[in-house]
Amino acid sequence: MAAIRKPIPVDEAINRVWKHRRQGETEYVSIQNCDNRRLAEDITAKHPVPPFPKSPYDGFALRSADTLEADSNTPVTFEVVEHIGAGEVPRKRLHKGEATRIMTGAQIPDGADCIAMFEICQSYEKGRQSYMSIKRTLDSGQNIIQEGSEVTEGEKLIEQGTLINPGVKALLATFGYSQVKVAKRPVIGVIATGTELLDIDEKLQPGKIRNSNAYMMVSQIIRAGANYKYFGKLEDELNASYETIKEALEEVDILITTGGVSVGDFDLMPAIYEKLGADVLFNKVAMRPGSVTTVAANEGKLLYGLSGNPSACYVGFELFVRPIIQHCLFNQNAFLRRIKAKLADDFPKPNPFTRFVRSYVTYENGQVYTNLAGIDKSNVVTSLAYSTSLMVLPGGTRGFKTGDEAEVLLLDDQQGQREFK
Ligand SMILES: Nc1nc2c(c(=O)[nH]1)N[C@H]1C(S)=C(S)[C@@H](COP(=O)(O)OP(=O)(O)OC[C@H]3O[C@@H](n4cnc5c(N)ncnc54)[C@H](O)[C@@H]3O)O[C@H]1N2
Ligand code: MOO
Ligand SMILES: [Mg+2]
Repeated sequence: MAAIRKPIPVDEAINRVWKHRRQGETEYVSIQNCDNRRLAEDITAKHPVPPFPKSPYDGFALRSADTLEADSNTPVTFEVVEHIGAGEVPRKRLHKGEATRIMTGAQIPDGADCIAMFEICQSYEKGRQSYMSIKRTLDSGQNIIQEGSEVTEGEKLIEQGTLINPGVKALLATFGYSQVKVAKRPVIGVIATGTELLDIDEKLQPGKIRNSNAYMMVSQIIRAGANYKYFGKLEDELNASYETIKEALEEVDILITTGGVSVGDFDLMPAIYEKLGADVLFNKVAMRPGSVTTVAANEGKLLYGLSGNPSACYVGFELFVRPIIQHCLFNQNAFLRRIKAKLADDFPKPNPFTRFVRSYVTYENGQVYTNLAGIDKSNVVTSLAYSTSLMVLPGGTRGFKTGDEAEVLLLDDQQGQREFK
């Protein structure tokens, strides 16, 4: 008889895996290729922004003191002494009664302390000289974007581990990062096990199914920000499987297998861990699906034995592999973001274990709802297509009803959070 496994709580299982986390290596990539990578260093302002005082409008730079006498009946006239566009540097310091015609983004001339937009000015020529007049007063500093008003030199702007999005890229470009120091993507090995597995381009045969988990996991790996290496599918044969897994471990940072972790006669993973001398962190978790999820540490590397059942494999990955990848990528919010939502459906079946229900969220009148993505069984693959979140239903003796509040883990979210809870 197979030894009875003792289930441990999910957070205890996560803690045990978390102890084996490692931060990854870094590399430089060109700014053109840094999208969706994570920063491997804090980004600080290399210079003030803006680096010089500038005009936010097309108009005239002048001295506010010279407008003191202006009102709707008494225009004040200025001699226009220079004309500058963005990118040009003013050469003339303004003296009493002088103005510079200036365009948006151009540097403010010395002596000027305000900008009057074209719309409130009258311009005219007399002989070869340009003049402008204004019928209102301006304050000192009005319409001037001061040097460093946005950011001062040395200010910390973006944290290490932040995902590079278009806005982050704009900042990197602002400070001249043509090469960006990013987290190197760890390589996650994938092996599918099971004599019943067909390749996806094979015709169905009696008793066999196509290997969907490997493709699903590769996609989860990519979503989590890592690279993958696929070692193919293995028949349930101990020695050959052992050899492949042992060799694969040499080539990756983390290895994931799917299938063969339960107590069946052809579930070979427990024997393989033993043969490897791996330290099994746990082999039973008080959760559904994925109760058979097994994680072992082998020579400093994590070796995940995820369930063969598609939904269990999927959930096992998101709970136990994804945060480890995120930490490796320097993300300080490595865990799935957890929000509160109301159930949009009944979930009458009670379960002694915490259930991670495949679901998606909707928003209605300011309320977040969590909806069932389909049949919620471990062996089901179809509901995964609509799963963008996991509804967390605590174990107990009762089911749940529409309108009940539940916590939800978001799978498409990039924000994350610091802890699992
Ligand atoms: N006597 C017991 N039987 C089972 C237990 C138990 O506690 N006692 N646990 C059940 C639970 S819970 C789960 S989950 C499964 C886990 O099974 P394994 O992880 O050992 O996986 P396999 O036996 O290899 O396969 C299970 C199921 O999944 C299909 N499969 C496997 N690989 C793939 C793949 N790459 N793509 C798609 N589908 C796959 C496989 O054909 C099986 O149908 O064990 C229960 N049994
Ligand atoms: O490991 Mo299983 O997924 O709880 O049915
Ligand atoms: Mg099995």
